[in-house]
Amino acid sequence: MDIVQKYFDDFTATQQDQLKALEELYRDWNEKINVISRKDIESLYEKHVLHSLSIAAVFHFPPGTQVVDLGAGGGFPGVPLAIFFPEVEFLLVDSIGKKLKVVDAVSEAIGLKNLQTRHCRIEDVKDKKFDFVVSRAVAPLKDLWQWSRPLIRKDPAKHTVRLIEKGDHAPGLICLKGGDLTQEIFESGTRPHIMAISDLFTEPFFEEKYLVYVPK
Ligand SMILES: C[S@@+](CC[C@H](N)C(=O)[O-])C[C@H]1O[C@@H](n2cnc3c(N)ncnc32)[C@H](O)[C@@H]1O
Repeated sequence: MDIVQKYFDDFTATQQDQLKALEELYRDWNEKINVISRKDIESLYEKHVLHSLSIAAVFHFPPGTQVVDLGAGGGFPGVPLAIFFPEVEFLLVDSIGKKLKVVDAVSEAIGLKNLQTRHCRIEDVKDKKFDFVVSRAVAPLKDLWQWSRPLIRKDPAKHTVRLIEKGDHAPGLICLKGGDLTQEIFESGTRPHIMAISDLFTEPFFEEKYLVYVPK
Protein backbone atom coordinates (compact mmCIF):
# COMPACT_ATOMS: atom_id res chain seq x y z
CA MET A 1 0.00 0.00 0.00
CA ASP A 2 2.91 2.38 0.81
CA ILE A 3 4.14 2.05 -2.74
CA VAL A 4 0.82 3.43 -4.02
CA GLN A 5 0.88 6.32 -1.57
CA LYS A 6 4.43 7.11 -2.61
CA TYR A 7 3.01 8.30 -5.94
CA PHE A 8 -0.56 9.25 -5.06
CA ASP A 9 -0.92 11.09 -1.79
CA ASP A 10 -4.36 12.65 -1.93
CA PHE A 11 -6.69 9.73 -1.41
CA THR A 12 -9.78 10.26 0.72
CA ALA A 13 -10.19 8.11 3.85
CA THR A 14 -12.71 5.97 1.93
CA GLN A 15 -10.29 5.39 -0.93
CA GLN A 16 -7.51 4.49 1.50
CA ASP A 17 -9.75 1.97 3.23
CA GLN A 18 -10.80 0.49 -0.12
CA LEU A 19 -7.21 0.16 -1.30
CA LYS A 20 -6.05 -1.34 2.00
CA ALA A 21 -8.86 -3.91 1.89
CA LEU A 22 -7.73 -5.25 -1.49
CA GLU A 23 -4.83 -7.28 -0.11
CA GLU A 24 -6.89 -9.52 2.16
CA LEU A 25 -9.76 -9.79 -0.31
CA TYR A 26 -7.54 -10.85 -3.21
CA ARG A 27 -5.53 -13.17 -0.97
CA ASP A 28 -8.73 -14.94 0.14
CA TRP A 29 -10.40 -15.04 -3.27
CA ASN A 30 -7.25 -16.11 -5.05
CA GLU A 31 -7.20 -19.29 -2.95
CA LYS A 32 -10.60 -20.21 -4.42
CA ILE A 33 -10.37 -18.78 -7.94
CA ASN A 34 -6.96 -18.09 -9.38
CA VAL A 35 -6.96 -14.57 -10.83
CA ILE A 36 -3.43 -13.49 -9.90
CA SER A 37 -0.33 -15.66 -10.06
CA ARG A 38 0.50 -16.97 -6.57
CA LYS A 39 3.88 -15.23 -6.46
CA ASP A 40 2.38 -11.92 -7.61
CA ILE A 41 -0.07 -11.76 -4.73
CA GLU A 42 2.92 -10.76 -2.55
CA SER A 43 3.42 -7.69 -4.73
CA LEU A 44 -0.23 -6.91 -5.38
CA TYR A 45 0.18 -3.19 -4.80
CA GLU A 46 3.16 -2.80 -7.11
CA LYS A 47 2.40 -5.22 -9.94
CA HIS A 48 -1.36 -4.85 -10.05
CA VAL A 49 -2.64 -1.76 -8.22
CA LEU A 50 0.12 0.71 -9.09
CA HIS A 51 0.45 -0.69 -12.61
CA SER A 52 -3.30 -0.14 -13.11
CA LEU A 53 -3.05 3.37 -11.66
CA SER A 54 -0.40 4.39 -14.18
CA ILE A 55 -3.44 5.19 -16.32
CA ALA A 56 -4.65 7.61 -13.65
CA ALA A 57 -1.21 9.24 -13.51
CA VAL A 58 -1.57 10.27 -17.15
CA PHE A 59 -5.29 10.43 -17.95
CA HIS A 60 -7.86 12.54 -16.21
CA PHE A 61 -11.37 11.10 -16.54
CA PRO A 62 -13.95 13.78 -15.77
CA PRO A 63 -17.00 12.82 -13.67
CA GLY A 64 -19.55 10.96 -15.79
CA THR A 65 -16.93 9.44 -18.11
CA GLN A 66 -17.81 5.89 -19.16
CA VAL A 67 -15.00 3.35 -19.28
CA VAL A 68 -15.00 -0.32 -20.25
CA ASP A 69 -12.24 -2.67 -19.10
CA LEU A 70 -11.75 -5.19 -21.92
CA GLY A 71 -10.74 -8.59 -20.51
CA ALA A 72 -10.73 -7.39 -16.91
CA GLY A 73 -10.04 -10.85 -15.45
CA GLY A 74 -9.88 -10.45 -11.67
CA GLY A 75 -10.28 -6.68 -11.98
CA PHE A 76 -7.16 -5.03 -13.40
CA PRO A 77 -6.95 -2.25 -14.28
CA GLY A 78 -10.69 -1.68 -13.66
CA VAL A 79 -10.93 -2.09 -9.88
CA PRO A 80 -8.06 0.28 -8.88
CA LEU A 81 -9.31 2.81 -11.44
CA ALA A 82 -12.88 2.60 -10.10
CA ILE A 83 -11.47 3.35 -6.62
CA PHE A 84 -9.40 6.24 -7.98
CA PHE A 85 -12.26 7.77 -10.01
CA PRO A 86 -15.42 7.31 -7.88
CA GLU A 87 -17.47 9.54 -10.20
CA VAL A 88 -16.58 7.62 -13.35
CA GLU A 89 -18.62 4.62 -14.51
CA PHE A 90 -16.76 1.38 -15.14
CA LEU A 91 -17.98 -1.75 -16.91
CA LEU A 92 -15.64 -4.73 -16.50
CA VAL A 93 -16.09 -7.30 -19.27
CA ASP A 94 -14.61 -10.77 -19.41
CA SER A 95 -15.48 -13.98 -21.23
CA ILE A 96 -14.68 -16.05 -18.11
CA GLY A 97 -17.51 -15.72 -15.62
CA LYS A 98 -15.73 -17.03 -12.54
CA LYS A 99 -13.12 -14.26 -12.72
CA LEU A 100 -15.90 -11.69 -12.63
CA LYS A 101 -17.28 -13.42 -9.56
CA VAL A 102 -14.10 -12.30 -7.80
CA VAL A 103 -14.54 -8.76 -9.12
CA ASP A 104 -18.16 -8.64 -7.93
CA ALA A 105 -17.20 -9.93 -4.48
CA VAL A 106 -14.29 -7.44 -4.12
CA SER A 107 -16.41 -4.57 -5.41
CA GLU A 108 -19.25 -5.35 -3.04
CA ALA A 109 -16.92 -5.78 -0.06
CA ILE A 110 -15.35 -2.35 -0.55
CA GLY A 111 -18.63 -0.65 -1.48
CA LEU A 112 -17.86 0.42 -5.04
CA LYS A 113 -20.96 2.02 -6.54
CA ASN A 114 -19.46 2.88 -9.91
CA LEU A 115 -18.49 -0.59 -11.15
CA GLN A 116 -20.51 -3.19 -13.01
CA THR A 117 -19.43 -6.44 -14.61
CA ARG A 118 -20.61 -8.26 -17.71
CA HIS A 119 -19.83 -11.85 -18.59
CA CYS A 120 -19.44 -11.96 -22.37
CA ARG A 121 -16.93 -11.50 -25.14
CA ILE A 122 -16.24 -7.84 -25.82
CA GLU A 123 -17.39 -8.31 -29.43
CA ASP A 124 -20.88 -9.01 -28.04
CA VAL A 125 -21.23 -5.66 -26.27
CA LYS A 126 -23.55 -3.89 -28.69
CA ASP A 127 -25.80 -1.78 -26.48
CA LYS A 128 -23.34 0.81 -25.13
CA LYS A 129 -20.68 3.26 -26.18
CA PHE A 130 -17.77 4.40 -24.03
CA ASP A 131 -15.36 7.31 -23.75
CA PHE A 132 -12.43 4.99 -23.08
CA VAL A 133 -11.57 1.31 -23.39
CA VAL A 134 -8.84 0.22 -20.97
CA SER A 135 -7.10 -3.14 -21.12
CA ARG A 136 -4.13 -5.07 -19.75
CA ALA A 137 -2.62 -8.34 -20.94
CA VAL A 138 -5.47 -9.41 -23.22
CA ALA A 139 -4.58 -9.46 -26.91
CA PRO A 140 -2.36 -7.90 -29.60
CA LEU A 141 -3.04 -4.24 -30.31
CA LYS A 142 -4.55 -5.14 -33.70
CA ASP A 143 -7.34 -7.16 -32.02
CA LEU A 144 -7.79 -4.72 -29.17
CA TRP A 145 -8.28 -1.89 -31.64
CA GLN A 146 -10.61 -3.89 -33.87
CA TRP A 147 -12.80 -4.75 -30.86
CA SER A 148 -12.59 -1.30 -29.24
CA ARG A 149 -13.18 0.93 -32.20
CA PRO A 150 -16.93 0.38 -32.56
CA LEU A 151 -17.36 0.83 -28.80
CA ILE A 152 -15.71 4.25 -28.53
CA ARG A 153 -17.71 7.44 -28.95
CA LYS A 154 -16.43 9.72 -31.66
CA ASP A 155 -16.72 12.73 -29.38
CA PRO A 156 -16.86 12.90 -25.61
CA ALA A 157 -20.39 12.43 -24.27
CA LYS A 158 -22.39 15.66 -23.88
CA HIS A 159 -22.35 15.39 -20.11
CA THR A 160 -18.56 15.26 -19.97
CA VAL A 161 -17.78 17.93 -22.56
CA ARG A 162 -18.31 20.84 -20.22
CA LEU A 163 -16.05 19.19 -17.63
CA ILE A 164 -13.18 18.45 -19.92
CA GLU A 165 -10.23 20.66 -19.22
CA LYS A 166 -7.65 21.83 -21.68
CA GLY A 167 -5.11 19.08 -22.20
CA ASP A 168 -7.50 16.24 -21.46
CA HIS A 169 -7.48 13.30 -23.81
CA ALA A 170 -9.89 12.49 -26.61
CA PRO A 171 -11.87 9.24 -26.37
CA GLY A 172 -9.84 6.18 -27.26
CA LEU A 173 -8.20 2.91 -26.27
CA ILE A 174 -5.66 2.88 -23.42
CA CYS A 175 -3.78 -0.35 -22.91
CA LEU A 176 -0.96 -1.52 -20.69
CA LYS A 177 1.72 -3.39 -22.56
CA GLY A 178 5.32 -4.51 -22.15
CA GLY A 179 8.42 -5.35 -24.14
CA ASP A 180 9.23 -4.47 -27.72
CA LEU A 181 6.05 -3.17 -29.32
CA THR A 182 7.42 -2.36 -32.79
CA GLN A 183 5.98 -5.33 -34.65
CA GLU A 184 2.70 -5.29 -32.77
CA ILE A 185 2.15 -1.61 -33.51
CA PHE A 186 3.06 -2.09 -37.16
CA GLU A 187 0.58 -4.96 -37.51
CA SER A 188 -2.17 -2.99 -35.76
CA GLY A 189 -2.22 -0.29 -38.43
CA THR A 190 -2.65 2.32 -35.66
CA ARG A 191 -0.42 5.23 -34.71
CA PRO A 192 -0.59 5.17 -30.93
CA HIS A 193 0.97 7.50 -28.40
CA ILE A 194 3.40 5.51 -26.28
CA MET A 195 4.28 6.54 -22.73
CA ALA A 196 6.97 4.75 -20.70
CA ILE A 197 5.65 3.88 -17.24
CA SER A 198 9.26 3.97 -16.00
CA ASP A 199 9.03 7.75 -16.48
CA LEU A 200 6.28 7.75 -13.85
CA PHE A 201 7.37 5.06 -11.40
CA THR A 202 10.99 4.17 -10.64
CA GLU A 203 10.61 0.52 -9.54
CA PRO A 204 12.44 -1.95 -11.83
CA PHE A 205 9.12 -3.75 -12.50
CA PHE A 206 8.06 -0.83 -14.68
CA GLU A 207 11.07 -0.97 -16.99
CA GLU A 208 9.87 -1.73 -20.53
CA LYS A 209 6.25 -1.26 -19.53
CA TYR A 210 4.19 1.19 -21.54
CA LEU A 211 0.89 2.96 -21.74
CA VAL A 212 -0.35 2.68 -25.29
CA TYR A 213 -3.04 5.21 -26.24
CA VAL A 214 -4.94 5.09 -29.51
CA PRO A 215 -7.27 8.10 -29.81
CA LYS A 216 -10.32 7.49 -32.00
C1 LIG B 1 -4.25 -12.60 -19.03
S1 LIG B 1 -5.88 -12.20 -18.54
C2 LIG B 1 -5.66 -10.53 -17.98
C3 LIG B 1 -6.69 -10.14 -16.97
C4 LIG B 1 -6.55 -8.71 -16.43
N1 LIG B 1 -6.73 -7.71 -17.45
C5 LIG B 1 -5.20 -8.53 -15.76
O1 LIG B 1 -4.35 -7.84 -16.32
O2 LIG B 1 -5.01 -9.06 -14.66
C6 LIG B 1 -6.74 -11.96 -20.09
C7 LIG B 1 -8.25 -11.94 -19.91
O3 LIG B 1 -8.86 -11.46 -21.11
C8 LIG B 1 -10.07 -12.18 -21.29
N2 LIG B 1 -10.42 -12.05 -22.73
C9 LIG B 1 -9.64 -12.38 -23.80
N3 LIG B 1 -10.28 -12.08 -24.95
C10 LIG B 1 -11.50 -11.55 -24.59
C11 LIG B 1 -12.61 -11.06 -25.34
N4 LIG B 1 -12.61 -11.02 -26.66
N5 LIG B 1 -13.68 -10.59 -24.64
C12 LIG B 1 -13.69 -10.61 -23.29
N6 LIG B 1 -12.67 -11.06 -22.54
C13 LIG B 1 -11.58 -11.53 -23.18
C14 LIG B 1 -9.73 -13.59 -20.81
O4 LIG B 1 -10.89 -14.29 -20.46
C15 LIG B 1 -8.83 -13.29 -19.62
O5 LIG B 1 -9.56 -13.25 -18.41
